[in-house]
Amino acid sequence: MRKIYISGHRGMVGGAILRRLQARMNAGEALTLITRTHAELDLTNQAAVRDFMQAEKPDMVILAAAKVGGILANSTYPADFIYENLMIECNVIHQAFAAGVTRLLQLGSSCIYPKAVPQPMREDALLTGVLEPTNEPYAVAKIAGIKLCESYNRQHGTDYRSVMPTNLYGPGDNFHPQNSHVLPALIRRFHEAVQNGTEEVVIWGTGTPLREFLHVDDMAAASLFVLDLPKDVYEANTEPMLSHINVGSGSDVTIAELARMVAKVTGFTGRISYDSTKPDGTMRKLMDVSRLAAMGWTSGIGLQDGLAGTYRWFLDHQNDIRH
Ligand SMILES: NC(=O)C1=CN([C@@H]2O[C@H](COP(=O)(O)OP(=O)(O)OC[C@H]3O[C@@H](n4cnc5c(N)ncnc54)[C@H](OP(=O)(O)O)[C@@H]3O)[C@@H](O)[C@H]2O)C=CC1
Ligand SMILES: C[C@H]1O[C@H](OP(=O)(O)OP(=O)(O)OC[C@H]2O[C@@H](n3cnc4c(=O)[nH]c(N)nc43)[C@H](O)[C@@H]2O)[C@@H](O)[C@@H](O)C1=O
Repeated sequence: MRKIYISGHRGMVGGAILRRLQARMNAGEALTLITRTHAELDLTNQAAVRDFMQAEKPDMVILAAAKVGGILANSTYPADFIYENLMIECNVIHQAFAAGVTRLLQLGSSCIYPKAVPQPMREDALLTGVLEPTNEPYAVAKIAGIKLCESYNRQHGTDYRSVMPTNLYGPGDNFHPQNSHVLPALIRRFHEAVQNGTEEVVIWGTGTPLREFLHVDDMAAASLFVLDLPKDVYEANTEPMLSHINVGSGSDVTIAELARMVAKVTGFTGRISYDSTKPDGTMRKLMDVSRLAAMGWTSGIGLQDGLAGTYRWFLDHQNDIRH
């Protein structure tokens, strides 16, 4: 029976992966799932991670734990973003290797690519230029995660894989007004404007940047698709020093278009304005998803439906949303 450790299972992506694996178990698949909360196991603590991996000796590890946040959180806490993510990656990947874990999947991010890269962004654009300054420390840690996996594979023959998600959203997201990503931030801001009868909602930046959004249930499906690929298929579609796989929906919208969609879903009919003193960040980040498509996976949940479902989830979880 396969024993899988899912790190970050109380987060948005880890939670969606956990639900998907539990559904597979309910359908009869023999799996043992291991989880630890942040309070039970701090993944920045090398000795604690070593003891945990040695005690549990999982067959597979899914690295979905990370220090995560939107553009403002990344700019405000750069030290936390680079330190915690590097520590988590080093500890989990090295201690997984030391405990004999054969297969591991780590989640990176689309911000690994240079700021001025041709769009859509192909995997081979990695390390070809200067990074976006608002999230450079986080991006450097995520690039290190890819290179850790590749280096252990090359030196030790492990089967450690990386997926690079575009901007994600969905049930279990972080709705913090300042530290979250744009989509949950706008759901909360427009919802509260409707509740409070506020006439105007202010959007950060100019509204012109383009972002690609992928529903977290699609991300969970893509993650398990990549994790489950036979080793020869993964290796045939990647290269030892270019092994990461983009995951996205293949289309993007401007932040202004997104704001209008969120206004509609929440029933806001007032004025939308833009605060151009706030950063835009990268002007466009669209993933080239042909590598994953060639292996047989494409996304299925459109932004309109995904947004409506996420707003319903937000309404149903008013008392236990993270903020
Ligand atoms: N959300 C997005 O738009 C995107 C996410 N990603 C990547 O996907 C992955 C999952 O992100 P997402 O689910 O959105 O993030 P969340 O913030 O929702 O979840 C991250 C989880 O990691 C846990 N965690 C953080 N630090 C530690 C630690 N030191 N020890 C143990 N657990 C820890 C958190 O626990 P706690 O809350 O208790 O700290 C939380 O449960 C990350 O690698 C992220 O970089 C990539 C691109 C876009
Ligand atoms: C996934 C990705 O997420 C981060 O990068 P980002 O794509 O810039 O993410 P974001 O969701 O925070 O912003 C997207 C756009 O939206 C605009 N925007 C408007 N109004 C709000 C707003 O209210 N909140 C936020 N956060 N942004 C807003 C904002 O100004 C920007 O133009 C990385 O740091 C890194 O973590 C990473 O990998």
